[in-house]
Amino acid sequence: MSAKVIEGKRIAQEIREEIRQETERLKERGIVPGLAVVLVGGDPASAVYVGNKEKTCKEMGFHSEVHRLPEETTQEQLLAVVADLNRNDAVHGILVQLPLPKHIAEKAVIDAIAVEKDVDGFSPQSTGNLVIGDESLLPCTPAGIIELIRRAGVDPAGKHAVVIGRSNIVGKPVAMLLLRENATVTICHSRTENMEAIASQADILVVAIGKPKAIGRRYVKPGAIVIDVGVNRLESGKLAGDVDYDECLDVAGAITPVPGGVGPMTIAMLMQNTLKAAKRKAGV
Ligand SMILES: Nc1nc2c(c(=O)[nH]1)N[C@@H](CN(C=O)c1ccc(C(=O)N[C@@H](CCC(=O)O)C(=O)O)cc1)CN2
Ligand SMILES: [Mg+2]
Repeated sequence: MSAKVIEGKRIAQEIREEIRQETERLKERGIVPGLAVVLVGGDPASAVYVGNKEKTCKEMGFHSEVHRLPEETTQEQLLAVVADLNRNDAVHGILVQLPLPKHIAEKAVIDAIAVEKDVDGFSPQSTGNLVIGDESLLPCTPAGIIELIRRAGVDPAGKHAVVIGRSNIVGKPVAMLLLRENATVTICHSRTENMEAIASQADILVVAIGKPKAIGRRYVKPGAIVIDVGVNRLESGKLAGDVDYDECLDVAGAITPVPGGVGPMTIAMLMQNTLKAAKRKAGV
């Protein structure tokens, strides 16, 4: 039996349409959600992602600002831009595109974003809130993963979820969110022994390691839901996930493709966070 393909691209489109409609209603009450994106330097991939965010904001009917700063911007100059945006009432969400140039400490910049405007959910305060279950804006990729699991008709409660990868922006937060959803969570990483034996017990397998096609069928329990967070560019120019999709397709119960799986959910969740921040500020 072939797995059900979880169509992230279509689901993200549905969510964006819901956000667009809600924004139309909010605007009748004078509330216009606003997102500011800050891009430092000329990384071509980052420029594409920022352009996509700008375009999506416009489609949503949001106020959108993009601050494109030169590569040689100092940390102090960038912190001053963030401080201005923290004070700007038209801006409900602030996102600093990563990676930043090497001479700037990412941590200091992320920490400077006001928690109520931290639409990436990367700041220490947002992360702390996530761990203790307080209301905060959730990091976009992990939140998108939970949404995909739900929309695939799977309730994580009581299930064994195995997360492969322990990054601060995907592995750790998605493990926390799965725990919040009452899953039994195991985190595997580069030093895990017998990873295949552990992963193949998972009802929900989330893979975020950044290694193309590293996870084959022997890691997958028959019928499991497999969420592939990897986006790796192959020498051929094609994109591949961290999961060997073709090999796992007839073992998994449901699986996300790359591209068109988790990736498009990240931007949809960013729009949702911006809307949420605007509603909170307006007290609605
Ligand atoms: N401040 C942030 N910086 C970065 C983030 C982030 O969430 N916040 N994530 C990535 C880049 N990123 C968004 O910024 C992002 C990357 C990829 C996709 C996506 O939709 N991928 C597609 C494939 C795209 C392609 O064809 O190349 C997919 O998986 O279908 C969305 C967002 C790093 N920086
Ligand atoms: Mg994808």
